[in-house]
Amino acid sequence: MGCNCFKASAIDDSRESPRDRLSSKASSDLRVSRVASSRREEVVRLKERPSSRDGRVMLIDRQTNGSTRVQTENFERKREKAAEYIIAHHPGIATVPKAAEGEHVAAGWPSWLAAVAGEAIRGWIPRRADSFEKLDKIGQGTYSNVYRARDLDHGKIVALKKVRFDNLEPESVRFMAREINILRRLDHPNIIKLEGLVTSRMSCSLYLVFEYMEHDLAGLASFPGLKFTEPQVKCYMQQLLRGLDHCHSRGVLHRDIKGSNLLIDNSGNLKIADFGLASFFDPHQNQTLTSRVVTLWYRPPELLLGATHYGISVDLWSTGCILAELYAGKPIMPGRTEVEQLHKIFKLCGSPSEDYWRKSKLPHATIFKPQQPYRRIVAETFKEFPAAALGLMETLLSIDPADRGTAAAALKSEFFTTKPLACDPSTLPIYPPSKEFDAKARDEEARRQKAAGGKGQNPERKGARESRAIPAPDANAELVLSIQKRQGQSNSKSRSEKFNPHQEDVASGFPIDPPRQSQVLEETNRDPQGHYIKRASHSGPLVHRAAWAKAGRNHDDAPKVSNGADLSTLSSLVAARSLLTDGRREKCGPSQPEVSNLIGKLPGSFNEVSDSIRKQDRKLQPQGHSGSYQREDGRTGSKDRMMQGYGSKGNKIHYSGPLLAPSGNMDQMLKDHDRQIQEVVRRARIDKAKVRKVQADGNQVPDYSIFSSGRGAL
Ligand SMILES: Nc1ncnc2c1ncn2[C@@H]1O[C@H](COP(=O)(O)OP(=O)(O)OP(=O)(O)O)[C@@H](O)[C@H]1O
Repeated sequence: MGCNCFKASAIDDSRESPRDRLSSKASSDLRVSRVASSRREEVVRLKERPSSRDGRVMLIDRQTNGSTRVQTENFERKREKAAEYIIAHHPGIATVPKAAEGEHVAAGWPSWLAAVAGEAIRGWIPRRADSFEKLDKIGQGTYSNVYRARDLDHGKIVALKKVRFDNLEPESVRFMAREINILRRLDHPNIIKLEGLVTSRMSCSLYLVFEYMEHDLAGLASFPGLKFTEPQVKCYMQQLLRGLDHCHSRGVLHRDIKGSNLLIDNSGNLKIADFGLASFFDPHQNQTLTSRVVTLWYRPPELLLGATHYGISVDLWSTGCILAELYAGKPIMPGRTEVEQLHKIFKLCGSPSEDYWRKSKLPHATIFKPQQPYRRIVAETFKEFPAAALGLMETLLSIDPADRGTAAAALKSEFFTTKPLACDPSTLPIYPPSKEFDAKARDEEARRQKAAGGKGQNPERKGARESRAIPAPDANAELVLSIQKRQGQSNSKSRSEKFNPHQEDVASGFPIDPPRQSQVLEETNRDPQGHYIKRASHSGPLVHRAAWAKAGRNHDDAPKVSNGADLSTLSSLVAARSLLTDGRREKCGPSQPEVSNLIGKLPGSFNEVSDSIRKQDRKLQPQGHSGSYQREDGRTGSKDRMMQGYGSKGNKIHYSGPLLAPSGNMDQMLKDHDRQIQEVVRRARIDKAKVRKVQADGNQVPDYSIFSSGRGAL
């Protein structure tokens, strides 16, 4: 049975000029082989509607066994012709010039993709799922799962990024298409290469095929005992800046530069990855962009202050944070909320000058302008760093974006011209598996062991990289939670979810790979004691692309989620929310309902949800949940309660109230903020201890559900 996305779609009748064709050929690198061959019988019938006056085509997709096979000659002929063309013109490279949606469909693309992402797939032919063997899960992003797989056609290991869509909504497909478009525009040794796309018609999914990279910089940097030498730091920084320079010269802003997005292979090559938040930009146009991008710790002050006109300088700030982090051995500004992040920035880099406040006219300036200016203390704080490194840091971490220079200028700075020079990537050591993902998995395991027998504690973990113990929630937790709520899944579930290859593979058409000896060996080779230090997860983009789609957009690339006054409402609860995420529950003590219940009891502003947030929440509520929500026990609660700050499906708690009322006094705000969080945790601990005691006494466990008897349930 085909999925319901294969219905009908309008033909895109834009035609590709010979020039476009040439350029798409040049930029395309999709390898295709055996395009027309298939090991699994996947039959597609393409037929014109009898009365297709509107020029629509209907695609019926079926997976059949031999007896029900229906081969559409027309389709196969087209497909083969396309393959012949590619092979004749670009041996080994799939560059089929097809602009019309109908042709895309004929080339093997599903219609939902061809309908809205014609540009992204132009000139390419999809790879077949059965030409890959999925091996294991190697990463998880906000809207994707990443797998290591064997490319059976080319006999090499690749990374497959499975993009999650929200019911194939055109808007979320378009965002994914933007990522593909951007990746196709880039061609540089320090940028991850998109090698092709795999569609899986039955599950309506899409996989992006990338060259496989063994490590990421975040994982390596958190490897216990591993300290980069100066030539090594320079080598990584040089590669990062070269890749960035290429992006910027091609009109691309990455907007999520951070360690876990800098992938490193066993030859020491660093490649910038994850262009999910990237955007095209034109420095000559006054383009409006969203300020809700870049992972919190690496986000520049102007974005925290709500800037919607910016350029390459946002990536340079993040680069400055990474440079400092490589020398310091830990993230230099690990804020838990936007407010706290801004405060950390001001404390280290100084607050903006009067002149900057005046000329920048930043939306949140009135809220966050400190009463007393902060002095810049970068040089004092990092006085141990080599002078040339400090010099470059000072430039990249300039408060005024105009002072940050360019990637090209940074590459010419003293940092790279003074000795010791950057080493050659090939001389870098080969590290054991050390992705941020590996570190998290190991940490989970250690925690499980600890919970099981109290023996999982790794003594090395304690001392290592203190900063990693700080709860650092995803900056986009708010919207991700809302989306997940809509999807009926919880953040905690998706984080701790065990990869079930069978479930996914059956649906996707990938051959199922039985547990292999090599996998077992690999696991054994990794540190069995969980020595990788948890790097507090902070890898999500600020706004889930689907949230942008759902919330509607008010910038060219932005969701209509908040107005200027909503800064704190959207951001500040992330610290409290960190208590709610599964991965940190152990550390923080209380369970989700417990904390939520306590949050509900906090006074004043904590529970005062701004009107705009209420509106946003209403927008983001799942259909059928607008007036009531489902209790864990199946009964319904009232909408009002939800609007007071709780959104729930089952026991999934979603809180969307502001932690702080915006005020002019940032220090006071931060104090209140910390005090409230500490209070929540303290009380939750006490209550948890009470529960344990009751359990130990063999009595019934009190009902801690927020639904039990109103807010004062405790
Ligand atoms: N080419 C690759 N080779 C190896 N691992 C990869 C590759 N691409 C991605 N990964 C792993 O998968 C993780 C998630 O990938 P990616 O960052 O592209 O997804 P995402 O959904 O955009 O994530 P995020 O929420 O961090 O933005 C990465 O952090 C990385 O560890």
